[in-house]
Amino acid sequence: MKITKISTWRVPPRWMFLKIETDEGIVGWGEPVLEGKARTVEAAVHELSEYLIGQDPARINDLWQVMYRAGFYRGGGILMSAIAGIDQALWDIKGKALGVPVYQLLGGLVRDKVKTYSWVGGDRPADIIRDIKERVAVGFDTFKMNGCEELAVIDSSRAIDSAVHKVAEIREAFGNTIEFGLDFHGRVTAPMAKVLIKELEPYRPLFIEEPVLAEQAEYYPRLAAQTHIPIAAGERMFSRFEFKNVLAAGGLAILQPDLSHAGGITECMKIAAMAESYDVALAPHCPLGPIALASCLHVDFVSWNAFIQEQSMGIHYNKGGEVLDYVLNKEDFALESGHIKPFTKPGLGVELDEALIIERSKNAPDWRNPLWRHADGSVAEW
Ligand SMILES: O=C(O)C(=O)C[C@@H](O)[C@H](O)CO
Ligand SMILES: [Mg+2]
Repeated sequence: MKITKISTWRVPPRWMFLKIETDEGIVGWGEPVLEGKARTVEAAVHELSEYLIGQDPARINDLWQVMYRAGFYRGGGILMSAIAGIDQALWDIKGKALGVPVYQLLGGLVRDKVKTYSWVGGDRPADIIRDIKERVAVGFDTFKMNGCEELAVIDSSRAIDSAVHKVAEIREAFGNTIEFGLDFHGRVTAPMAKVLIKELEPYRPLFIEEPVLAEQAEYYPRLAAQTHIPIAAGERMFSRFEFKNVLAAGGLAILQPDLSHAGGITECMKIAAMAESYDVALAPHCPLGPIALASCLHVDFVSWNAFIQEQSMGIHYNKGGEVLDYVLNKEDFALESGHIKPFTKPGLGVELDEALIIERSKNAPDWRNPLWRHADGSVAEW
């Protein structure tokens, strides 16, 4: 079998789908994207395609190594997202060629269903209680929300109290009938993270995500030493070579690699295994579309230390497109009390409406995250 063509479509709300065609008629789909940089990743995909056209798609490991090593420069969000989407499509082809779901090729099921969580609250968490009640009504019991709005390098006790008050309201309303992760979203500096985490301790969030930016990963063990709350990170780390450093330094209880940013299934399987060797849980990051989610789920189905999966149904970013809009086999993504069961179809298990993808790509927005500024006019982390 030979790769004959690689096509990409940027589609609402902010995703990109990739299709690899072969001379035997089997096609594979992937979702290479770095939110807000879709065009840049698209250019990277087509540069990498020069290594792929005419090659045997079965040789996933060799093609991955060529894409990673052959161009001298490697790593980072753009290149690793491009590799990720191509890798997803190669696994899709292999599963289809062999007639089995990808998780069978990865050693088979380690669990019968995967638990997912639902985002609530939006960029500036409001109406959290209402949002949670709505999701509880459809079976979710685990949620994630932004832990705070923008914080100054050193901010006020009022800002801390505002963030903590929201969490106190959640516990007041729901007790421990629900769980929730707090995403600091890189908005919090190391000094403020210490204070905020201390004040949040009594409310026992399930985890605190990106308590500081990945650039300050040296604080993860220091923050972990001051709290009992599990610390999570990973969406802004892009290869096992980055994850090895944070695992060796300690502090992270949960790794959150993104299957569309961290080199795809091939790389994230290695990251999952590294995490397990440090007794660190896996919770793949996925605020994206259906192919990204399916890729996450295949890794979750075979990784013992995977404990929960992010999925973006109803997420505040999905303006103009929802996870299942482009999916024909919507029933395979059915959520039963927040859980998803193993796909049965070969490959990644996602049947896409190609005509709709092409149609919606014609007016694809160039999604950008907002540029936030502090009251003094300085740039704020979004
Ligand atoms: O889902 C998460 O945990 C996020 O932090 C969302 C963030 O990754 C945005 O997708 C960036 O545009
Ligand atoms: Mg996050």
